[in-house]
Order: sequence, then structure tokens, then C-alpha cells
Amino acid sequence: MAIQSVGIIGLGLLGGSIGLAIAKHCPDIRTMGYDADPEARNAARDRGLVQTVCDTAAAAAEKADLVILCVPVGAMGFAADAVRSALPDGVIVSDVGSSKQSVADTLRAALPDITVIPAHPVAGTEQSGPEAGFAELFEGRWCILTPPDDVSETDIGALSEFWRSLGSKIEIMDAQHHDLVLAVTSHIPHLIAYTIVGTASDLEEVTRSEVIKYSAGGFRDFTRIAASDPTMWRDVFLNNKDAVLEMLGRFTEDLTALQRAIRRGDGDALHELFTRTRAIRRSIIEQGQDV
Ligand SMILES: NC(=O)c1ccc[n+]([C@@H]2O[C@H](COP(=O)([O-])OP(=O)(O)OC[C@H]3O[C@@H](n4cnc5c(N)ncnc54)[C@H](O)[C@@H]3O)[C@@H](O)[C@H]2O)c1
Ligand SMILES: O=C(O)C(=O)C[C@]1(C(=O)O)C=C[C@@H](O)C=C1
Repeated sequence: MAIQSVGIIGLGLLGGSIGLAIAKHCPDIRTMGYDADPEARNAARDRGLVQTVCDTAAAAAEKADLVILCVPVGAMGFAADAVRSALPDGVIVSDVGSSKQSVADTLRAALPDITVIPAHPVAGTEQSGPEAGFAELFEGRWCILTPPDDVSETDIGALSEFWRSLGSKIEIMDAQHHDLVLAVTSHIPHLIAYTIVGTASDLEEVTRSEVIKYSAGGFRDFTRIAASDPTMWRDVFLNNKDAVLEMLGRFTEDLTALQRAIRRGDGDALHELFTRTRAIRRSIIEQGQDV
């Protein structure tokens, strides 16, 4: 079954980018969208993020083959409740949340008789809102699907084909494994960036203007990540608590080992680690995953 109409709930960076990517890559697919924020709905109309901006979530969902929830992870349950009564027979409901197990549980409870296939396009920026979306966001990026066991191969195939048509590469994964992998590759890096920028701005010996003035290199890269949306990231950490705490425990141990190496003047330990991490960066670039 090829997807012919898509309802997008939440018209920020992700929802807006999906609407624009559909218009670019599959102009025959009809797009309807809704955002809880009236200003976001107006901006979505102005930018043409979807063909029809609706005044209710139900109206955006009622004629869709595929409904994609593009709201913060903590709002997925509210969005599912808002579309439930309008969902047509045979619809697939999916989402783009950055953590998967708690979203899968929430959607299953809210939509017990509906085909739900949670998904996570591993593509984004530090920007948010309806002005931030762009059609190329998903090109060459992974989209991870975490289908429950009872979903048919046909429905998984239809959703995979949809994401492929927007330029994504597909990976199928267990939701819990997804959460562990993304904790270390995305969630902890954000936590570290939030911490280092917060620490620098709290220092008494270094003025705020010095932090801004001398943030040319490494620190500047951290400030980009630390500018990411506060609501989105609050929800990610609250909803991927176990995996984040597990990975944070390991990170803290490794940081303590580095601290000890510096205190003892153990240059070999530092050099060995930095050599390993440099090789990882180079292999990411060789695989064409750098942007
Ligand atoms: N930003 C990223 O880099 C990125 C990448 C991949 C996945 N994600 C995930 O995508 C989702 C959306 O993130 P985003 O970056 O697009 O955020 P965003 O803030 O740009 O957009 C979210 C939109 O959802 C709307 N909204 C909130 N609650 C709603 C509700 N109940 N009904 C309808 N609309 C509602 C908001 O008004 C906002 O416009 C999140 O779950 C996030 O974890 C984000
Ligand atoms: O590039 C960035 O700004 C991002 O933070 C994107 C990023 C990531 O960590 O890779 C952020 C959250 C997502 O769920 C997916 C992608």
C-alpha cells in the first residue's frame, strides 16, 4: 500500500520538514497539518509547510493514510488522544520522537486498536519551530523504525518506503536497544554540551563577556548543541531515564579515569585515548556521515 495522504501533528522543525520534503520528493501525496500553537499554524500557512493547515488535530488526521506525531516526546499522549476518534480504517500512526520505548508504550495505551509504528529520523538541528523546517533535512540520514511484533510486514514496508522517498535510509530496531544507542550517540552529548556551557557561564573568575569573546573553537561547537530546544530535551531526558542514567554512569567512570591520568601525569593514557577517538572521527568522515 503506497501512502497517498499524510496528516502531520506538530508543525515545528520535524513536522515542517516532513511537509516540505513531501512537496519536494512526492508532490502527489496530499498533506494536512495541525499545530496546537495558533501562531505556528499561521507561520505554517505562510511558509506552505503542508497543503492544508487544519484548525483541529482530528481534521488533519481524518483523511490520512499515515498520521505522524511530530510533537515533544512528553506530548505524544495528548496528540494521540486528540486524533483517536478521527482515525480512518487502515491508517498507520507513527511519530518522530527522539526516544522510543516510552513513546511506544504511550501510543499503544492511547491507540489500542490502531497500527502504530514508532520511528525516529536521526536528523535535526538546534533550531525549532515552523520557521526552522527545510525539505532536505532527511536526505542521506537514517530513519530508525521500532515496530512492535504484531505489525504486518506490509505496513512496515509502506512506512519504510515513505521515508525512503524523502531520502532517508531505513534501519529496524528494538525500541529498548534504540534508546540505549541514542543515549550515547545523541542524548549524553547534548547533556555534556548543556553542562559545559552552563559551567562556563557560572564561573566567577571568568566574565560572561570573556566566555562569548573567546568562544572560537571547541566551546563554540558546544554552544550550538546547547542552544537546542529546552522543551524537547527536557522530555527526552525524562523519557529515556534508564538508558541515559546507565550511559551517564559509564561516562562518569571514564571521566574520573581521565582526571586521574591528568593528575598523575600519565601522558600515555591520554595519548592512547585521543588516538582512538581521532580514528573514530576519521571513520565517520570516510563513511560520508559528516555534514
Ligand atoms: N529537533 C531535532 O533535532 C529532532 C530530531 C529528531 C527527532 N526530533 C523529535 O521530533 C519531535 C518534534 O521536535 P521538533 O524539533 O520538531 O520540535 P519543535 O518545537 O520545532 O516542534 C514541535 C511542535 O509541536 C507543537 N505541539 C506541542 N504539543 C502539541 C500537541 N499536543 N498537539 C499539536 N501540536 C503540538 C508545538 O507547538 C511545536 O510547534 C520531538 O519528539 C523530538 O524529540 C527532534
Ligand atoms: O545536529 C543536531 O543539532 C542534532 O542534535 C540532531 C540530533 C542528534 O543528536 O544527532 C538530535 C536529536 C535527534 O533526535 C536526532 C538528531
